Amino acid sequence: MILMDNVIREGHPTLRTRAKELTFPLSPEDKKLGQDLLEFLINSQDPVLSEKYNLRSGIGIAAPQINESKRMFALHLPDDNDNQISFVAVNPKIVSHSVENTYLTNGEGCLSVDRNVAGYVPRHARITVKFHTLDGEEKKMRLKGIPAIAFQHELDHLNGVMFYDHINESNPFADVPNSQPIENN
Ligand SMILES: O=C(O)C[C@@H](Cc1ccccc1)[C@H](O)SCc1ccccc1
Ligand code: NI
Repeated sequence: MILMDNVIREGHPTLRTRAKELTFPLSPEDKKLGQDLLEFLINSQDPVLSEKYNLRSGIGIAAPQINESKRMFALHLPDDNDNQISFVAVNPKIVSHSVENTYLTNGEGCLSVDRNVAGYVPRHARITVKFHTLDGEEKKMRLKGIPAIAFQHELDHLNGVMFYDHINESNPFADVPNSQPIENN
């Protein structure tokens, strides 16, 4: 199982590297990698297991965060209608996005960043995405709200981008044009 000791922190070069596309069929090792990423999120959101293994709660995690520079990440969170979003995305792409933006009013965090970095992180409000499942099946879906933000945060990790790269340096809380903010605690 993945533990916090397996999560690399900012300054590690893999976090600034473009991850490599995967080819299908996936090797048993890469299938297990995807399953381990999703298992980490489920464990991190479990009060007993997160306490027992000292896991920081996450709704997303990307393979580069455990030093596997491959285009794969997992998401595990409820959507705006409380339906569970839970999948491993391989070779994910944003195929289209809204003109409108969004951002979390309390900013973003990251399992690979052990400090608070304040400021609004502008994201597309709605995205249409494509990815392959671990079994090679192509999926296409539309996301909005926190799932859309999480997808963009994880896709950034596959491109060597950190959330704070998007924060306005001169004014971290500058108005985000054309945006509907999302309150987060
Ligand atoms: O480091 C990661 O990639 C996991 C991030 C993902 C994330 C950050 C900000 C906004 C959306 C996703 C976090 O650890 S997940 C923690 C979290 C939980 C609820 C809402 C926002 C962030
Ligand atoms: Ni992150």
